[in-house]
Amino acid sequence: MASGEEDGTVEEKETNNKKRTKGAIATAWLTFYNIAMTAGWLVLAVAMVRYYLQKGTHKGLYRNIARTLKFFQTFALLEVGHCAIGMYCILKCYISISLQIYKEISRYYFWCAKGIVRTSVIVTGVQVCSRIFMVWFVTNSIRQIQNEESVILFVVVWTITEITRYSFYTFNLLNHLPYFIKWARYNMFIVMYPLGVIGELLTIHASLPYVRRSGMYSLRLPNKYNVSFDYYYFLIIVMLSYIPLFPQLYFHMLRQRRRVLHGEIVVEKDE
Ligand SMILES: CCCCCCCCCCCCC[C@@H](O)CC(=O)SCCNC(=O)CCNC(=O)[C@H](O)C(C)(C)COP(=O)(O)OP(=O)(O)OC[C@H]1O[C@@H](n2cnc3c(N)ncnc32)[C@H](O)[C@@H]1OP(=O)(O)O
Repeated sequence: MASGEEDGTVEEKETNNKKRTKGAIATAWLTFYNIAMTAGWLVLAVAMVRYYLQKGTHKGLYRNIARTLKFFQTFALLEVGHCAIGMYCILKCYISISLQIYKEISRYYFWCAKGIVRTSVIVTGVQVCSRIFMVWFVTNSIRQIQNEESVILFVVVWTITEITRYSFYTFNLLNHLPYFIKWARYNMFIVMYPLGVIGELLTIHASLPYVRRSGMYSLRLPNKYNVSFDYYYFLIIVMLSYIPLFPQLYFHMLRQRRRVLHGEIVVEKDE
């Protein structure tokens, strides 16, 4: 069932509104990007299932999938760019207005109006950066923790979430969104988000003794820069920062859920 069929006119209005505001180049790029990301996370899922069926254990699984995971999770940095392009254009538009450069104004106004995605740079930035940090600076850097169950927990949870999320965006852009994908996108996170956070926090916690012993990524005094940095305490601060930051991401998703599934839709003024 296509989503546009079930909520009647309000949703149709939204779809039409979206069609008008997203440019052809942006739509083509996002479609390519979302298909590539869905495929990437699907490859990861298949690799994990195959590994587990063949070996009968999760030990060694992370090493087996590490390269693909690092590639696709790092590729997600582009999402911050998707949100930031709109902000860049708005800034350039203001500068052009203040300098009264009319040609520039119309060019940047055009791109602002066609903004790539309507998402907050901060929300996306926190989400993507925390994941990249987990992959590169925790799991990939500390071999001793790679066989922890908590690593498998967050990798499995991310994989399920991302297959759902990117296929949601793809079908949505193609205007053929099956209801169960929309439902899954805006319901699964209720359980998946806390599970992912538990996996991530347990993994950072497991890494602490190794970080303390090895002194990795730390800078002790005296040194020529005259600064000290202790990665062990930095990791503790990262763990604590989940307390204020995670609820904001979670409530953001709950708001998106209400908007998309329960019709709390903000129809733009020109409607
Ligand atoms: C350096 C040290 C760092 C230390 C950091 C400290 C840690 C802080 C705590 C962080 C905790 C994170 C934990 C996390 O990693 C755990 C997990 O992820 S577990 C798995 C469960 N996770 C989820 O379910 C993820 C949910 N989150 C997200 O989906 C995104 O990350 C989020 C940015 C929150 C999504 O929000 P968004 O606002 O984008 O929601 P929508 O999907 O509804 O999209 C809004 C509109 O934008 C359009 N859009 C967005 N992206 C695309 C795209 N790629 N292609 C096409 N369209 C896109 C979307 O269609 C919506 O459009 P419209 O409004 O027109 O409908």
